[in-house]
Amino acid sequence: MKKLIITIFGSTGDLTSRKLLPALSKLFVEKQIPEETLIIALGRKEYDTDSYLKQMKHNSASDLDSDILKKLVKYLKLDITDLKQYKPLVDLIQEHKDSKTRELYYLAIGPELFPIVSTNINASSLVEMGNKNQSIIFEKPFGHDLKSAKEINEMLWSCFDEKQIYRIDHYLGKEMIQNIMMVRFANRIFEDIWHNRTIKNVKIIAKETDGVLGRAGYYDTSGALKDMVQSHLLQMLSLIAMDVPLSYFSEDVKNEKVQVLKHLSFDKDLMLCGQYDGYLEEDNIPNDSKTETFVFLKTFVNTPRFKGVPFYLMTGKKLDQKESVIIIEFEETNEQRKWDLPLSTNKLYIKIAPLDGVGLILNSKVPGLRDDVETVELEYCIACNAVGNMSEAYEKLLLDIHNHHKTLFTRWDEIEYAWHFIEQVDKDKKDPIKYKNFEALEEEILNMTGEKMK
Ligand SMILES: NC(=O)C1=CN([C@@H]2O[C@H](COP(=O)(O)OP(=O)(O)OC[C@H]3O[C@@H](n4cnc5c(N)ncnc54)[C@H](OP(=O)(O)O)[C@@H]3O)[C@@H](O)[C@H]2O)C=CC1
Ligand SMILES: O=C1O[C@H](COP(=O)(O)O)[C@@H](O)[C@H](O)[C@H]1O
Repeated sequence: MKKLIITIFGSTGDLTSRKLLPALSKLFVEKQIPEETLIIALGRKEYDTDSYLKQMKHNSASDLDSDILKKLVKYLKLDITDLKQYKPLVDLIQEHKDSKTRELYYLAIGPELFPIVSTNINASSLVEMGNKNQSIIFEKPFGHDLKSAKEINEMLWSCFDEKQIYRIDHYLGKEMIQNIMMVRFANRIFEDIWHNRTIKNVKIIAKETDGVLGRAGYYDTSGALKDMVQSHLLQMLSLIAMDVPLSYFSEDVKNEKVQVLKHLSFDKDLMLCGQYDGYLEEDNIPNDSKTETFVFLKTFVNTPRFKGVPFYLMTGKKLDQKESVIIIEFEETNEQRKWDLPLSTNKLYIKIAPLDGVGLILNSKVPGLRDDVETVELEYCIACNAVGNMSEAYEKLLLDIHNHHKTLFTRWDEIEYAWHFIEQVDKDKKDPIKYKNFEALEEEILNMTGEKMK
């Protein structure tokens, strides 16, 4: 295998300690990345490599394997916004690389730093436009609105070729989200009924129990709509609602996802924003903040396949449980309507967290002599059946970048249309109501829509 050099900008942050370093050390142990891998961790803080790794182990709250990482990581103190400080980085990379080395430049920083850091990477000639061995990786959020996202993108295109750019949405690396296309298109029973004549509604839910944790500064300028819906929820929606792609190659799949994102609308009277009790007392949150930590939206995908079907989107922090799930509810049959029996509608659960899997809700006769009916679930738990450990989203994404596979990364027009939609919603957003727990929100949604979000 070729040599690999990964340079992390923002290496002292939460993402690097909790996600990137654990994923990279696992890929290394499993020999998925080369024996000759060098991870260059850039930061402003006064560390040497040992003290940096000690701090990362402390921050990660997981069993980060320092022995493995010591072999791979080199910490370099450098202010990434200052081009004059790039020389030691350029020299270090030159020392290690040969003509075939795979080079990844990972921007684990907020979008406000993307332009300056990209400019510096370009100006210091770390990345040469069009060089296939060099890739540059951007975290979400990609901008904070449509205008800033466009500016960032135009700037990137002036420095790099699109083939070199990877825009991350880590939900796309999750096992069950990767599995959506397989479930839909490789199963006759689903693909033939995947339209508005049989699907009654779709619910896309991402609930969290944590609050803003240490990310208050960023979160308060974003809120649930921009932090979660703009990226993760709209990505899930587009995979559920898209038409059959011409092929499963990256560009064909993205073309279909974009068609969904282009045709979104929402019901402005059926939107609910909430803010958890205690949010205003969190460190670094202004005491008059109106930022929503919960959002519920009724949206529509105005394509021939899905016209008229509500897609309910819901996400929030400090809720009753950590759960990400997509629920597809089917229409009743004529017989179901006619029979005087306590029947349930069929539902397909696409379970993303805490355990990946699929569940199908059916009506069934109670076994034995009675004629009663019961609701049963056919369940397939991927995690319970996986051989070996399930890979974390970031392992899969990093490996795909290493191997030049772009399907699980977002193309610019997906981001553009997603922002376009979010901006329309944002204009109609009302002040959030306070919530102590999920029950009150659930009740409110039931009153507004007649729907239970489960
Ligand atoms: N954390 C997560 O779970 C997730 C994060 N993301 C995204 O990943 C990105 C990073 O997130 P996260 O790690 O949580 O953020 P943090 O705030 O924890 O870390 C940001 C990093 O940027 C560095 N930085 C900021 N300004 C400079 C500068 N001028 N020069 C050098 N370094 C600088 C900080 O260094 P210093 O310590 O010196 O300030 C720190 O290492 C964000 O875009 C976020 O939205 C996406 C999904 C999940
Ligand atoms: O991107 C983000 O995602 C996390 C939730 O991710 P998950 O994999 O734990 O479901 C969210 O907490 C964070 O606010 C957001 O920026």
